[in-house]
Amino acid sequence: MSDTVLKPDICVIGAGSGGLTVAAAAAQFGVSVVLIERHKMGGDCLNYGCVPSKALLAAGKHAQAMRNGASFGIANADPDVDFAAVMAHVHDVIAAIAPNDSVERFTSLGVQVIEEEARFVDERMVQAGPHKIRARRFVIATGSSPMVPPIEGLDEVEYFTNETIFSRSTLPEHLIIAGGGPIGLEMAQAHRRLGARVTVVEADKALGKDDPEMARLLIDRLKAEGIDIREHTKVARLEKRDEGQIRVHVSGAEGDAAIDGSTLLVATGRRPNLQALDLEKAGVEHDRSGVKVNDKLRSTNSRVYAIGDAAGGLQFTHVANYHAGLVIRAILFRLPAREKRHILPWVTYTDPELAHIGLTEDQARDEGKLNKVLRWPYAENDRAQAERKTTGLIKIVTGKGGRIIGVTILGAGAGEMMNMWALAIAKGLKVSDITGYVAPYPTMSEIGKRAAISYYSDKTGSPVVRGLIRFLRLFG
Ligand SMILES: Cc1cc2nc3c(=O)[nH]c(=O)nc-3n(C[C@H](O)[C@H](O)[C@H](O)COP(=O)(O)OP(=O)(O)OC[C@H]3O[C@@H](n4cnc5c(N)ncnc54)[C@H](O)[C@@H]3O)c2cc1C
Ligand SMILES: NC(=O)c1ccc[n+]([C@@H]2O[C@H](COP(=O)([O-])OP(=O)(O)OC[C@H]3O[C@@H](n4cnc5c(N)ncnc54)[C@H](O)[C@@H]3O)[C@@H](O)[C@H]2O)c1
Repeated sequence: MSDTVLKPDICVIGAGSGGLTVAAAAAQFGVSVVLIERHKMGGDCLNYGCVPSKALLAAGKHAQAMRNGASFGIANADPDVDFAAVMAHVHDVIAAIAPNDSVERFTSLGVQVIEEEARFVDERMVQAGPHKIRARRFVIATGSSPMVPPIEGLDEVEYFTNETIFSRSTLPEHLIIAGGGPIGLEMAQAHRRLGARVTVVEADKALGKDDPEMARLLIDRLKAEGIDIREHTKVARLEKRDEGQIRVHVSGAEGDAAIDGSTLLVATGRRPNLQALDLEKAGVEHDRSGVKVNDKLRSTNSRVYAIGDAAGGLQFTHVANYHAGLVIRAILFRLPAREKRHILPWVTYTDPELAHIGLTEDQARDEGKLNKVLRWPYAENDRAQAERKTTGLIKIVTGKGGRIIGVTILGAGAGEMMNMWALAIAKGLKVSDITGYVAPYPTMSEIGKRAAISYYSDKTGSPVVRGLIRFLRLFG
């Protein structure tokens, strides 16, 4: 096939969460878009990330509920897990969502989809297979891949990453996970609840990006479920054993040890997918974390934007989608659109869930912004009692005048609950805004309102307030 030169308004590289959102929005406004994808439409989130991991966690949660029926008067049962059927469920969920992200759907929206690998030829041109694309603006949305550290012996053993773990059809007998971040811990709990023995080896602190107090409570819960979590312990060497067994030599806080397992999952972080892009030819600077962008997500080449995991910031689907919205505003409407990092929440979907937004207590103290920290436990919530989901608490960090500057929730439905707090922080609300709305009873979200009310607890004993009430009583 001979080279063709396409001249769309926007060329999007990568059809994952971020790229698809840019392409769909631009096409809906009637702007010409070329979307280039080298592998699977839907990217990491649909195929190897959010969707399969949440589907696997859901299966594990179901199994766990069967084990713990007695507190509701329903006999505990040992679930009979058919792991191949569990994985069929996972792939069925992916297949149910896939049409939304498909070539057919995007073509019908008016997007020209090219299924090739893209690379820059110069500052204004991208090559994808036989196509040359000269666009007014380019959006790099190429995502990230597992960062596999150079561990001695790694090339001699079979290991899995998030890109391969969901292709298994047999339950690992003993899953050893390198890395105690969100991927490591979500996969640890899902596999543990489905019947595997699980060990997590974490070089530093598990869930090191979260509020330490809340992360600790979650880690203790996961340990109580039988997951062996070894923090401050590094995977030093890997050794192949007989009959598909692996020996993982670790060194750390408790000295050197060898752990024998059947399956190894490497979940030690991510690296941006930039290698194939020939960014030097486009004058797009980058480093190990991603494309260097300003707060408008523009790279060192003003025609080129970068979004999502490739842009080197927080790596979440909703962040990629948020970035997509910002670049659409900038490219189509030339509106000032700056990334506001403080409004970006994240959730680890273990059970209980751990959700966070804004500043942690320590960060607020270090930045001299800390006023009061408000807490309310799930155990004090009627719905949580009824559901027997009493583990956890909300922690609200307030600044000057009671402004909400950070929220962490550990507990059932923390991710859903976080929606309201993400709105509160995006809109700069104060605790008085939270005390002023009516929450339906009985809902777990009431814990947030109760925590907000506690902001005023010292006021109820105040002589001034009590004097005012006595004075007002004089008027009948
Ligand atoms: C196991 C796991 C669980 C996760 N769970 C969650 C979760 O619950 N919630 C959440 O918010 N986030 C979660 N994430 C993170 C989320 O998946 C990512 O942040 C999100 O997918 C990033 O979107 P993106 O558009 O930047 O990149 P991607 O979705 O990775 O898409 C990038 C696309 O670009 C393509 N590409 C790369 N290079 C080229 C090239 N040169 N030419 C053409 N195409 C190219 C790739 O093939 C890919 O399809 C999870 C991640 C993992 C790994
Ligand atoms: N629920 C969610 O939203 C969700 C779920 C999964 C992943 N994600 C996204 O994907 C990103 C990547 O997740 P992740 O868990 O791979 O990365 P991560 O960077 O959050 O955690 C990796 C962990 O591995 C540890 N580590 C590194 N090298 C090690 C070694 N040699 N031995 C032992 N431990 C080692 C690190 O100290 C770190 O704690 C997350 O930051 C998040 O943005 C989101």
